[in-house]
Amino acid sequence: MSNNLNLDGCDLVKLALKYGTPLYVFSQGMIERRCREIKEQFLNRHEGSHAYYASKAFLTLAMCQIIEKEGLGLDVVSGGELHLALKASFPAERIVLHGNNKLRQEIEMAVESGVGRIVVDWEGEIDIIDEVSKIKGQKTPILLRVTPEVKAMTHKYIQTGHRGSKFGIPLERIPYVVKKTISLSNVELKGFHFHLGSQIDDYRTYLEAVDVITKLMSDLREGLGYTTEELDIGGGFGIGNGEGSLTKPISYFTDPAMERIKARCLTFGLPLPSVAIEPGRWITGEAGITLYTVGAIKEIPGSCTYVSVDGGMADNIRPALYGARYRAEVANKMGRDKDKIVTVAGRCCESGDILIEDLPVPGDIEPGDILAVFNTGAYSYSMASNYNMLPKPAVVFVDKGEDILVVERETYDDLVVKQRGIRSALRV
Ligand SMILES: Cc1ncc(COP(=O)(O)O)c(C=O)c1O
Ligand SMILES: N[C@@H](CCCC[NH3+])C(=O)O
Repeated sequence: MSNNLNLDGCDLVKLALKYGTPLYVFSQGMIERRCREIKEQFLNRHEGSHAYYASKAFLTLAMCQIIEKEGLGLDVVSGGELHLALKASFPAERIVLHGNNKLRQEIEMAVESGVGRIVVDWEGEIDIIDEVSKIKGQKTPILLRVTPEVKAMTHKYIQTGHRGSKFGIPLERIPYVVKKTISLSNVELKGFHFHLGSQIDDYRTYLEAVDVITKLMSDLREGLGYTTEELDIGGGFGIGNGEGSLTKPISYFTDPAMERIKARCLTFGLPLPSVAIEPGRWITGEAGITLYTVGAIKEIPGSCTYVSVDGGMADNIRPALYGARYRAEVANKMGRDKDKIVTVAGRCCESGDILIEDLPVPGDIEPGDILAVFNTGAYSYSMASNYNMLPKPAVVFVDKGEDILVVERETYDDLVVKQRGIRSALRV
């Protein structure tokens, strides 16, 4: 039995050898367990509730198949995500389309394929949906995304529900928009949506927004006789960092939110809407590990020791973009004393391409070692780029000792295949 780091019965060092590095490895079992927890703790306990996996966190054909099999819906935010979901034969009626600036072509695609809901982000979008639906001879169910003016305690770049956010319809405009929407024949206003931001770790943030939205629902019922059937409270449920903070169960967020929705509806004399959630990171974040091979090691007296790996900001932009912190282990040197502190550097031509600062590692770390970075399952692969013409890594799922390649590693040729030279003699 080797001492190497293991995930779901698979030796990660062997996987690195088999598929090369950088490599994204996902525990299929953990993704499924998260989906089941949502079913048991939320869907089964609240009649009419829905859960849409926010596919922007991590989307592949295989991921769609898991979400489909587990009975959840899918939140997509672009024509590309919708196209991929449909390619995976994901049932369109279980898809919700988001986007703060949806293209007409994307709205056409959504209406044509019969997505379950379109979440409207600005007033003009309603006319486009109405017009497109009329041409197709359909009535499209929509939700209005409201900006509830609640500031989530998270990184500035991933707050979305505060006043001044680029997302959603300003609160004070909602009564006008509702009045207009209910007069249209080819859209059906089902209710409202809010999304407060990402990596939120306090359930009380959701309660603040529930208070705002239920008051709005009450005002609309009194003022316009409009009754809200559906309320989507978005995603954003945070995960732990694997050290001090642990990931909270989904019920930590959803139980108080449901209680508050029920209490407020009772107070206002409103019928209880069916409630939806849109978790992304909470489902896949902890299921993913990125494997790298250690290369250059530089000890800089009076400064730090850089351990460079064969990936970096191109496969995980989050440390550079949000100052996100990660934990890592040398996968082939488990159980040894960690008597050296290093800075893990990426290989992109940017001084800011630092994956981890102050990481304790075994003193004999050396080129060729395999570094495993944890909790990279959300917003790493999906935000990956080809900066410096680095091919995107492969994605492997592991389950009960078996590994399966779900996305092939890009090749150098993939990087030039869409390009054309300006002279016909150019050999590409
Ligand atoms: C509308 C919407 N729903 C759901 C999510 C999922 O967020 P998270 O991955 O933090 O759960 C996002 C991303 O922030 C979003 O914009
Ligand atoms: N990309 C962000 C999350 C944004 C979610 C979409 N609004 C992250 O990596 O944390």
